[in-house]
Amino acid sequence: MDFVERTVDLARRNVEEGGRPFATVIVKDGEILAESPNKVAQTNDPTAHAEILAIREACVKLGTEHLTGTTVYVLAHPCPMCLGALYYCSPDEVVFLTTRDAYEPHFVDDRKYFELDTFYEEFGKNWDERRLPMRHEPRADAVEVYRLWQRRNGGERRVAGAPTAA
Ligand SMILES: Nc1nc2[nH]cnc2c(=O)[nH]1
Repeated sequence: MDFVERTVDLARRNVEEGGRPFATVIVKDGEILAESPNKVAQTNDPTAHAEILAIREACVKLGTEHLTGTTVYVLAHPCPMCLGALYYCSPDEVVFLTTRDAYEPHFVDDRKYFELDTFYEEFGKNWDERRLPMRHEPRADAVEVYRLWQRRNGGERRVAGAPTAA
């Protein structure tokens, strides 16, 4: 199977059905493990990006939060949310079929704090300099929850289960 073609077909079909033009196909051992189009328009869920939905399905199927050993095909270079999710699940490779520059002339987004151009810049700023208003309310008992977690894990600080690097 041509996974690139599959990704384009999935995105095209989604647009034909009223959805947005994105799709993700996750491949393991030469077979499709999970796939999804973007379902934001269909569900009003702003996190229902193609990557997020396909990652969720793949992780449920594998029973792990790690996508080591997989290749992820995406129609568009991942947005910052999906890029974050991809780092969390760490597939072997991400193949993107269009750049954000190819995408941008076709979309306008008028969300309050949202500009794709400035997104990456925003994330690098201190929390009190970001467009999204944020307030730090320090609490000792909140930090205590981390200690509880560590005690319950035998003093271990590591998040268990990550495969060791090859
Ligand atoms: N790659 C990608 N970019 C998006 N931008 C908005 N939605 C999406 C999506 O589902 N995938």
